[in-house]
Formats: sequence, C-alpha cells, structure tokens
Amino acid sequence: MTVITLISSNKCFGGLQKIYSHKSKELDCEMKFAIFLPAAAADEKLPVVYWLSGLTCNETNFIQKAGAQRYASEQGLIVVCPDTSPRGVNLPGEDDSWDFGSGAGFYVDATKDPWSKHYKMFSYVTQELIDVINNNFPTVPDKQSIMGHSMGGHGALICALKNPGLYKSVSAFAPISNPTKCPWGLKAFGGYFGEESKDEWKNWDASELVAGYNGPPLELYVDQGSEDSFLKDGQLLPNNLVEACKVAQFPCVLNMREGYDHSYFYIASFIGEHLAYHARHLK
Ligand SMILES: N[C@@H](CCC(=O)N[C@@H](CSC=O)C(=O)NCC(=O)O)C(=O)O
Repeated sequence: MTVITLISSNKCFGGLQKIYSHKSKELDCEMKFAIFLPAAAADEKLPVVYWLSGLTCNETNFIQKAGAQRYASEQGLIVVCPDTSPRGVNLPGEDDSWDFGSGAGFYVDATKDPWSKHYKMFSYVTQELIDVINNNFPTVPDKQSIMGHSMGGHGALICALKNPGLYKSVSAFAPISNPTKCPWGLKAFGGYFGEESKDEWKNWDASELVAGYNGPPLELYVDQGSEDSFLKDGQLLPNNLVEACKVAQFPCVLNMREGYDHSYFYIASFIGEHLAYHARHLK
C-alpha cells in the first residue's frame, strides 16, 4: 500500500483540510494532494468529489480560494485536489513557460519523449490517486464525481468521457473545451503527443470524444463567465463543445454567468451549486 505523509492539517467548517505527499508510481516522482474531510467522515464512509485545477496551480489554490469546504461539510462530501503536473523531474524546459510542463500537465498521458516518462496525469488521476484515496480514507469506493477549472475543467471532462461509469457526474468551470483548436491546447498537445501525431490528439479532446462515448447516461455540466479574458482570446471555445454535443445528442448544460471572469472569485460564486449538483448524483 502507498505510504502517505501528512504535511498539514487545519480545522475548517467542522472538518479537516489536509495536505499529504506520496511517491507516485505512475509519475515517478513525489506528489502532493489536498483532501477535505467533513466532520461526518469520522463516523461514516462518504462519497468523493475530485477537483482538477488549472494552469499554474498546485494543490493549494483551490483549497485556499474556492470556499468549497463550507458546502462540502453541508453535503457530506470528501473533496480531493491533486497537483497539476509532475514536479521536480528535471526534464529539459519543464519550467520554461507557465502553460507547458510544470503546472500544466493537461491531465493527459504524454506519448512523446521526454515527457512520456513522467507526464501521465490522466492515469494518475483516474487510477493511482483513486486507489490512494480509497485505501487511506473513509470513502464509498464506487461513489465519486469529478470537476475542475480551465485546464482542469477539460481534464475533468476527459476523465469522465474516457472512463464511462467511473464518475457519477462531471462538471467544469470555464474549461478549455476544444484543446485541438486553441493556442494553449496546440502547444500542450504538440509537446506531449508530437506534431506528427494529430490523430492521437483527438483522443484527448472533449469536443471530439463526445461522439464516441458509450456508457451510462452522463451530462456535461459546464459554467462560463461572460467577461472571461481567456474566453475572448479564443482559448476556451465552449460553443464548440455545445455544438459537438448537439451533433452527438450528448446531454450538455452551459450556464453563462453574466459579468464573471476566469478567477477564483468566479469559482467561489458557483462552487456551492456545483457541489450540490454532484451531491444529487452521489447520494
Ligand atoms: N499566468 C497567467 C495566468 C494563469 C491563470 O490564470 N491560471 C488560472 C487557470 S488558467 C487555465 O487553466 C488559475 O487558476 N490561476 C491560479 C489562481 O489562483 O488564480 C497569465 O499571466 O496570464
């Protein structure tokens, strides 16, 4: 069993907000994750919601800025937030830019050298991390959902679409909805899969994956602020996802939030709604 090491523990809304580290076999490096355990976790097994953060984040941004603990306590949900990439693996160029490499793992399994040795965030999140959490905390193992923001919003969508039935529900704040068609995605997929492997790119793009989904009923529950600068820059492309879902007859809800931007102020404003959405699917 994986050894986990406690880094910090803070009482919050009656529960405990903790951070742990562990040696990841999948990523071949030390990784940290945050976990919020509501007070109810002392007496009973609870469902888990996984949160995937965006570019430049680590395991701390969400737990310090989103205000999720109050709602997780009310709903009786454990919330887990991993880091966004392998760390300290000494690949050439890993720290050169904020939108590729460290802090920008895109929740994919890289196939291109040298990234393929460590950058396997998809397998880490959907397999290894789930095992670590279920083996060490009072969870109901088959009751989990996933959500995220921006790069992590798209990460949540592909984790659910590529693993039918693994998650009871999925939601996303301002996801990078069609990475094969936006500058962030072109850079990341070019690096992690190679410019020569464009067919492979489609297997990691939510707007492409909806057409081939074959599993239990699933809805994509998506939020987007109208004043998001990255929306205006063409990085997020939510309408491409909506259109792809329409063509594939895949259930998709897009909540446009008038006046909100891309920040954690926006996430904090709607995190309660998202956790209530997941609680309905998990109870
Ligand atoms: N450094 C960048 C901005 C980076 C940024 O806004 N990151 C977002 C996620 S963007 C998509 O994945 C984020 O969550 N930041 C962390 C936070 O705590 O706000 C720039 O200068 O433009």
